Amino acid sequence: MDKHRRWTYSITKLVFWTTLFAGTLLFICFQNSPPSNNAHLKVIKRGSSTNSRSSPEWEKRVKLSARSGHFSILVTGAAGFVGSHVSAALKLRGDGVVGLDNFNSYYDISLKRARQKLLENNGVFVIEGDINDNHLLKKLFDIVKFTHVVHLAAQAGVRYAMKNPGSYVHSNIAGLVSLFEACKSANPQPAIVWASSSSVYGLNTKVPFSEKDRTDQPASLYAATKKAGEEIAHTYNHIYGLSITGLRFFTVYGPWGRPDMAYFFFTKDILKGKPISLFQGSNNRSVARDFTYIDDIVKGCLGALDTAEKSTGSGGKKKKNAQLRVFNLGNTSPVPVTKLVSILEKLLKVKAKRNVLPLPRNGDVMFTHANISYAQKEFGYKATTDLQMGLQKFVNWYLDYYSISEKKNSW
Ligand SMILES: O=C(O)[C@H]1O[C@H](OP(=O)(O)OP(=O)(O)OC[C@H]2O[C@@H](n3ccc(=O)[nH]c3=O)[C@H](O)[C@@H]2O)[C@H](O)[C@@H](O)[C@@H]1O
Repeated sequence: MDKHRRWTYSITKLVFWTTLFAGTLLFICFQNSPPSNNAHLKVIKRGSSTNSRSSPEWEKRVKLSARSGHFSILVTGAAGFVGSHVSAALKLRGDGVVGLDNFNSYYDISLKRARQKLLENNGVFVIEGDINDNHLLKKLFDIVKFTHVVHLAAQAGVRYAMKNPGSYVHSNIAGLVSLFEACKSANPQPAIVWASSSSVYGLNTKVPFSEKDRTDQPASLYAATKKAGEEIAHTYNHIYGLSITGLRFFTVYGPWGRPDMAYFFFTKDILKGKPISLFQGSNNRSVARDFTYIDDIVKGCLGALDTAEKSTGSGGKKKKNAQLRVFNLGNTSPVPVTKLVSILEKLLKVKAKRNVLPLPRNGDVMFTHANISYAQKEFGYKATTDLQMGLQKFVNWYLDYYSISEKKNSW
């Protein structure tokens, strides 16, 4: 080989190996990074030194937030409606709490940020991250020996499932499996309490709904993913000895609530003088919900957590049978949606522009009604806030939050 050809050969070799090396690096990076987009939902990322997961300050914040004399709890969906209330209640009673939330754009992110700020003012660190990010979950379980996980991160909403089915699979199925995988490998394995839904009762007509009733006729993809979650929970309990408690929440409402829910956007639209759509069934039958106030749901979550037994596995192997439970958490007194609107009209002192429409075939069910005797027996659960009182508290919060620029830092 002459000098020139030898030189060209060396350059070609160098380019080849550099490209291969860079390609491999890129591939590894892509494999390890969490999805940047949650099936069409934007996940906004913010960079800050305390949020950089490799920094010692970040680890310190995680450990500090988890520190407690009692339980150390990971709360997923901590910047969400139920998640923020549960995190605050746990911290207030002295548990160590670390929050996790992906801050996706399903509804107003600024409301999630405001909840995060309140939590952080109360000593709860809310990490920005996705439950599908298994590296992050592993890291968290390496840093903290969590005794419990309260898993509330989910894609919620019944009707949105027809618009964005992928986001339900991403969060409620893939995300749940990713979380269970991390829990089963953790040492010690935490006990898990997670949010299922009243929607699993689907088209059932026998009321009130009992945990013993069939749940094999879901009316929405949302309901189907929650039902799937209950079956997946069975598997992880059976194979790995994870202690798992599923909570079927019944239409939770209250201060710091979800803007996609009817009571919330009815309030907004009534105040703006905009018409609201009121669904009704055939023969003018009104649609009814067992609306449950947030504080009652928080009590139920804490009751379930305090009665959860330890998981039994270690090193990914089950030692003996572990606890597997499902509870209804409802108010046990269904109210027609028309009545909810009348209460709101009185509280807001504005007449609603009612637009009555047939119940669309998009996943909604006619009514829900919880039998809560099992939760009552196991941890003394009893809802104590009726819809009138609960909506009063919601409206007070709503007017305060949206009309006063200097927001109050209280729950
Ligand atoms: O209990 C549950 O499992 C579910 O409760 C709610 O679902 P839903 O009861 O459908 O709550 P909303 O979307 O707030 O609807 C409440 C009622 O208002 C009715 N509605 C809703 C929207 C509307 O424009 N008009 C109307 O009459 C619905 O048909 C329903 O009866 C939550 O959105 C779900 O995430 C949760 O899992």
